[in-house]
Amino acid sequence: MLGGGPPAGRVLPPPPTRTSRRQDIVSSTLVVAIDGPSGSGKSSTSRGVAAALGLRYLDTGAMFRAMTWAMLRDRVDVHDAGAVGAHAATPRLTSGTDPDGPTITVDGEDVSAAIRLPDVTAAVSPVSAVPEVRARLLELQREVIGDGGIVVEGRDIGSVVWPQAPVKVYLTADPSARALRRAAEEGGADLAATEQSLLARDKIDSGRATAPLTMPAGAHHIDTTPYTLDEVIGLVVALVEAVEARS
Ligand SMILES: Nc1ncnc2c1ncn2[C@@H]1O[C@H](COP(=O)(O)OP(=O)(O)OP(=O)(O)O)[C@@H](O)[C@H]1O
Ligand SMILES: Nc1ccn([C@H]2C[C@H](O)[C@@H](COP(=O)(O)O)O2)c(=O)n1
Repeated sequence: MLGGGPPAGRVLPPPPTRTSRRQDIVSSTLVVAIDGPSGSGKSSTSRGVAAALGLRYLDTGAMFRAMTWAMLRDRVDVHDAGAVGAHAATPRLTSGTDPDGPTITVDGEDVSAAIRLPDVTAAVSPVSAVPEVRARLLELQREVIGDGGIVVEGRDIGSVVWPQAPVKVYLTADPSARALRRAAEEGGADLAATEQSLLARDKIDSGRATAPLTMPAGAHHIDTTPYTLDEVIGLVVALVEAVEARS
């Protein structure tokens, strides 16, 4: 359900703090693109990398979730692509880019918690497949990224949104590891059901006609299954440092 009472969905964990900040070594115009399937660790890794390097952070998944939240609020049938497309220009979305406390509002209302509720998660993939939704959010995403100095995560950042990003990362993890991590985050959710839900979203996100989830050309693939979150953050920070040192 929308609004009303404390959220029952997942709450984003705080970013790791163990990696020291090294903003002096990256250029203020740098864009780091991080893509991958649901639950592969994009948000937590991106926030940790941005915090460590003194960069901004943009969660494009939160934008698609906020658009979906607005569709549900306005009683739009999320399985009617025509209706969703006709409504895509209506909600006013604003993303805050502080990795220590990212925010998102719809028409001035803070929806950071509401967009993680199960009803939004269940509806977000069909809404994300609608071309008008993607076109609207692409424009907003490019506005935010334009100034640089940012880590951006999603499904099509390195392939469509910002293919010129000097650092592109594609994160994956075994479905069972992703389900374990997500179930732990949600306080012991059913493992099999969690894995099914992740795989169902992967299928829609990879199979849609517009900007499907894919490993972008030139991306560095990191299978995070055997690594801790701090280790993955360290790997990406090292990659950024290596690329910056060459430029
Ligand atoms: N390398 C890792 N080792 C262990 N746990 C991890 C690792 N990376 C991320 N996690 C945990 O896995 C869960 C999912 O991570 P996260 O939300 O960052 O994934 P995501 O790819 O952004 O997911 P979604 O696409 O669904 O938003 C979180 O609880 C996070 O703390
Ligand atoms: N660049 C993006 C980001 C997200 N989406 C869609 C597909 C996801 O299922 C959904 C929610 O994203 P999450 O919060 O799980 O990262 O949003 C997309 O199509 N393109």
